[in-house]
Amino acid sequence: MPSSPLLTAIGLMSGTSLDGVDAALIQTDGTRISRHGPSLTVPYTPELRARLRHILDAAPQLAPSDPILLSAEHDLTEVHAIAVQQLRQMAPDMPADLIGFHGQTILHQPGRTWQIGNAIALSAATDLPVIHDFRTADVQAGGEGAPLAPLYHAALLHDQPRPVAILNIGGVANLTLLTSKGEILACDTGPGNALLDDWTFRHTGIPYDKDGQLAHSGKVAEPLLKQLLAHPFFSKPAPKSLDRLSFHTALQDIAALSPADGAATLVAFTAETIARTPLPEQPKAWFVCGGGRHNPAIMEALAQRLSGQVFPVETLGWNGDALEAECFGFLAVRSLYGLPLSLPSTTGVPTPQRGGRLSCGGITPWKAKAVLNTKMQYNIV
Ligand SMILES: Nc1ncnc2c1ncn2[C@@H]1O[C@H](COP(=O)(O)OP(=O)(O)OP(=O)(O)O)[C@@H](O)[C@H]1O
Ligand SMILES: CC(=O)N[C@H]1[C@@H]2OC[C@@H](O2)[C@@H](O)[C@@H]1O[C@H](C)C(=O)O
Repeated sequence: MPSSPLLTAIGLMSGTSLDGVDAALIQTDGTRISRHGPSLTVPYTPELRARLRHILDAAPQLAPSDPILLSAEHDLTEVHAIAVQQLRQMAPDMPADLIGFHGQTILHQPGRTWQIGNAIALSAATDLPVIHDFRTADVQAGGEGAPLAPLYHAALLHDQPRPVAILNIGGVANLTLLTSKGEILACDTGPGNALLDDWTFRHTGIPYDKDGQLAHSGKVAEPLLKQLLAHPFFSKPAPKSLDRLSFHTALQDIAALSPADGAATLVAFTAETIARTPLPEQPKAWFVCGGGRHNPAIMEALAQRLSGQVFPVETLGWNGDALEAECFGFLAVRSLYGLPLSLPSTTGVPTPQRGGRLSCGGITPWKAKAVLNTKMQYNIV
């Protein structure tokens, strides 16, 4: 079968940590990665972050037309447009064909996933086709809608000795295992940094536990840790997924602890839930991406508990802060080429599932044609 043409995509991811927008360029045919381009992060202002945090709490009651939501959506779309503009300035030698726009997840429950962000406005602002709404098709087909990174992780890991895993420690943590037989298994494992961020902010006013300083100065409260680990999610087999707020009652459970002991206990909670994830075989090597790999307390706690070796993905020459953004560039190209974004073993969807929607709001017709000639399968909105 002839391979599809290479496309250059800008991937945009604003994760559950609500810290800002990651943007990265990638050149791919949707199967292999031929070039990793530059990447950057445009932080949310503290004010936008606070509004989004409020929306997360209110999301189950919010109507899509709620003015609070529309105004946050407008502002976060602008941050994404700025990220695209800055990235293009950084890489004039890698002109982009399209954008993969994840949007900000504000709700993720069984049967319902909700990312906000205005793809039409982003397409108009950047003059590029935008693929967005990556998770809905999977959820509508009966899948978890997450994690979606596994097919990208598998493409990255193709030449690594197996079994091998990529572990993303963002607000929520998720892993992809490539088994010795080459199967791709995946799931969210539990909390990543989000609980620790909220705890640290509550007690110190600083948005995260920089370099694990607070956790390092505390002691794990073992009985409380045991109580937290009793949650039925942790013994459930993969695939499974989480919302950022899934374990938020944990902060009430540990409320009586000192700031340092609470941080140490939450670090142990993250590491222990990763180590306890039921897997058919244990990876020989764990390659860690996401902001959690910058926290030495988390990396040490993992090394103590995992039988395989633990490395940041930089060991393989990748940028662990850019991987998720690259992933949505990769998935945008897969979407355009009609390739699946998820598998039964990654989201629980009954059959390999395509996904994503295309928006060409305001884009010049010749440019849309140049990209869309590769495959026409969308309703253009
Ligand atoms: N130097 C550091 N020390 C400790 N923690 C850090 C450091 N740098 C980043 N982090 C953590 O990484 C987090 C951001 O991680 P990341 O950008 O991977 O999250 P995300 O992409 O928003 O989440 P998700 O993958 O769940 O969508 C910060 O909120 C913080 O907790
Ligand atoms: C619903 C949602 O946005 N989930 C995120 C979140 O952040 C990490 C984890 O939870 C993962 O399931 C997912 O993101 C990555 C990119 C994924 O889909 O693979």
